[in-house]
Amino acid sequence: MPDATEPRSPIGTSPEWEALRAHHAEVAPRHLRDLLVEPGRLEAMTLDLPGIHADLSKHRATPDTLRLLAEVAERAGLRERIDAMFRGDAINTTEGRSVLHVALRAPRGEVIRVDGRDVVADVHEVLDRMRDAARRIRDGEWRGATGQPIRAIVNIGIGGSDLGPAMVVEALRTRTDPDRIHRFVSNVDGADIDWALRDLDPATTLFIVASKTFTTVETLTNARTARRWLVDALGEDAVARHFLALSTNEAEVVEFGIEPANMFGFWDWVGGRYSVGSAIGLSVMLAIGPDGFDELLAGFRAVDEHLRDAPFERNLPVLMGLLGVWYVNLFGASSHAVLPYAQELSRFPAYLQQLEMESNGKSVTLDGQRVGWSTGPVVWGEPGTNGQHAFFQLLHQGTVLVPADFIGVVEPNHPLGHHHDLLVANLLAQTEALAAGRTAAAVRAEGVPEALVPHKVFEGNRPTTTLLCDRLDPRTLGSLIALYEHKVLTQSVVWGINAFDQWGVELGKALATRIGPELDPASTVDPDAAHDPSTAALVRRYRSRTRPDAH
Ligand SMILES: O=P(O)(O)OC[C@H]1O[C@H](O)[C@H](O)[C@@H](O)[C@@H]1O
Repeated sequence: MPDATEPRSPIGTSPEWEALRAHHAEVAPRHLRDLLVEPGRLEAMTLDLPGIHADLSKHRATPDTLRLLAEVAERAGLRERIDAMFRGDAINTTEGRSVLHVALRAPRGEVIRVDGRDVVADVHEVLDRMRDAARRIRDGEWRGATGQPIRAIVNIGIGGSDLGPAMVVEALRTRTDPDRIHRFVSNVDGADIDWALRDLDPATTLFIVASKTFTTVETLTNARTARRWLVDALGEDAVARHFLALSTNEAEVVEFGIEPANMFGFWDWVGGRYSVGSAIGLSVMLAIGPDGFDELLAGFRAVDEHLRDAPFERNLPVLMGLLGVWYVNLFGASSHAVLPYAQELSRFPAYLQQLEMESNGKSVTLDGQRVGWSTGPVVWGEPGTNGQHAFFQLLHQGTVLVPADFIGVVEPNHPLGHHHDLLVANLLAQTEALAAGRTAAAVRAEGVPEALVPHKVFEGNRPTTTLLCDRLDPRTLGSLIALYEHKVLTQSVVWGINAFDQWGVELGKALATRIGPELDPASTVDPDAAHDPSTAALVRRYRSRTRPDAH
């Protein structure tokens, strides 16, 4: 059996890649205007998952491309890697960890073992405790220190302990109780927590301190500030009724002053950016209820099963990943836009920025060699139609190729049907315009003065994926997230990199810890001895401030 962790990117070295490269030379000069009308294309390049219709036909690719890309994925060992992930093998080799976010949504009774222990049973034990707490808090059975029910829930976390729950609560806000406030505090910038707490009443506020490690400086700083705010108003004893912790690190949770009974655990085989289905999703469960959370997990699970069972040529997350490789490595694309035509998904691009860029922003292979090819692109986006009045100019007429995902819904979560028709008309119009463009002949035929013709030409041939969801409900959202999670896995395997570590965030953290004390006006450290001239001058400038320090 091949070693599933063995690094073997097929890029540049395999017959499958050579075949793909030769095929690219044929396809790249062709225009989407012509490709789109080829018979059989729509059937071959669209897929249906429960609740999500995916149209890949507006790609600068043909059904043959998908077949050749699937062969590259086979050669890369994607099949073995998927199996290894589901088995609980330590595919995060640089940290020696299993990668088992799929176990977070495995049905009760399924068995996945890590070091001999059935982790699915552990998952369901925590889910049951979360359900019980969520029910008590939502029903008003859980009382604060003064006997009042909880009215505001403030999640304090950052990165994966913030972006996932914040994005999901926003996406499903129409299912939340309008009488309950949900807030997310992440930034160490005091402006974040200061503003978040300004209009809240400590007696009815519950803090959820979310941190996998429980050592993240930003989160602990915010949590301590929140604790002081609460204790100043209600006294030390109030902490037990107003603070919950979500973490893998019980010792640090206890050290902070939260008792184990108020802690919901998860495990080191859940990556931060893959953790919204774990205890980290507690604020989601509080917002949409335990049944809604079950639906979310069911949506994840549907795509997990699709990843495992569908042939690569008909496997949506695999194809999304492979089409990304196609543009990055053969067309030279260095960015990828995600454009949700659903206001509720306004935080989805930010969520995907961590998921994709922290996972695949790597430049060494699994065995530590410098890669000889490009890896993860810059991921960005804003909800439509706002983006159309801002950066779409560049998408249509700029000099860079930006493949884009357009995400729309058929049934909106509001009664304003005429708004929705207009929104969807825009989504369809944009993808059509990006593909077809507008020729000089068409511009001239409209009587445009010759000098303006070049300015009004749209080259077109700009590729897009359309994901048209039946509606934005917990199940569909779970499926959407899982699609991108597995897209990331697919790309990492082809690129031969580890999608599950994040060493690149460490250096800045370490330097901040060093610089912190130097900013004290009484510091005796000579910045010039400690830093480059630019940083030293900035340290001196900040150190000479006159603001009195209040801690
Ligand atoms: O959940 P925590 O341990 O507090 O970590 C929060 C975040 O910070 C780290 O720096 C990592 O880059 C992220 O992957 C992580 O999600």
